[in-house]
Amino acid sequence: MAAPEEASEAASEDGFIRLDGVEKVFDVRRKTGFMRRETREVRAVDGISFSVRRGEMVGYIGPNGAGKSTTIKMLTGILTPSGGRLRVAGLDPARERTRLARHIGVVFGQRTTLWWDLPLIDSYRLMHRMYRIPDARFKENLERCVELLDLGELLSVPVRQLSLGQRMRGDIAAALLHDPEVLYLDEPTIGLDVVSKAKVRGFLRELNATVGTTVLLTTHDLTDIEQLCRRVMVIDHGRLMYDGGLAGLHEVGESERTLVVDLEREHPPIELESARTVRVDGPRQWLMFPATASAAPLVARIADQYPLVDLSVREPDIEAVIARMYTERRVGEGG
Ligand SMILES: Nc1ncnc2c1ncn2[C@@H]1O[C@H](COP(=O)(O)OP(=O)(O)OP(=O)(O)O)[C@@H](O)[C@H]1O
Repeated sequence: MAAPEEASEAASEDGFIRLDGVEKVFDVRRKTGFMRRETREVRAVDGISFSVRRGEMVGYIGPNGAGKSTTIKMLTGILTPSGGRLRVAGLDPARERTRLARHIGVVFGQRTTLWWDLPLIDSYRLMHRMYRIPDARFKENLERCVELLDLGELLSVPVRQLSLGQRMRGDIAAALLHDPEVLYLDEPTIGLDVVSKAKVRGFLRELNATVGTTVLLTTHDLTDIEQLCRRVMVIDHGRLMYDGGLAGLHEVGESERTLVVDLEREHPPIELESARTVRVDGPRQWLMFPATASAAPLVARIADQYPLVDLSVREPDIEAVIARMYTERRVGEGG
């Protein structure tokens, strides 16, 4: 795929996507009685600042209603921010939406940009004309997507006859035919089976590594994040709660690792200061200890004091870590 051009040159590599105190407030009117209405403000995005370097692949996660889609809609120019400053490839998305369209690709997992009744290839041909993609480049990009997303046999099939996984792969290809430098993915693996998820993830990894496309990925499937993103941003109630590596998330979430030990025989629960035994099943016991601590001293003590036969260490479940972050925040806010 081709090199980035024009406006993107104006964007610094560090702040290819840049948000400074961005806000989005919706006025929601609701009926409170006969002939009575009340207007309520919903702060969907409440002063978010971050920047994404060119070529980064970043996870953007949070619970339902956190403000993820609203952020992405502002980044595409569909929604105008109520406050703050926002730039993508050096452009103001809301004001320069048409120019920006050439630099970004968007995939909304729950919707399709493809023409429902047309064969897949016809949607692509329409995009070829809409985006005025040079013929050679269109051909090259299409061939690449067809090969890597395994679309060959699907090109002649009307979109409505495609399975969800096939349609999603079709949508991802559609978002990339015009060589966007930035790809926003909103739930790209939602509802897909294991094989389709693996195909989509493999493709995104390859795209990011070889073409250097900047990717902002919103998902509820944390395996997407674990397999694709070094950096993750967590948003809740329209505010950024965390921005950093996955490992750091474990620290912030005070997560725990699990040590599973097999003893020679059944034994009362192991008692140690540095870990808590949470389950006993015959000769097998499960102990939790802080994810930031080393397992070695713990293992040494157990081996010393108990008839140890075998052991394994399980990494913390990122899902649990994040769930904990959300709940802690809620509890904090309530108090
Ligand atoms: N057009 C709108 N009018 C009024 N309120 C809206 C509008 N769009 C979003 N909201 C509200 O803004 C908040 C953030 O919504 P948003 O869709 O950005 O969340 P999300 O993080 O994408 O959630 P989900 O994971 O469920 O898709 C919610 O409270 C939502 O009800």
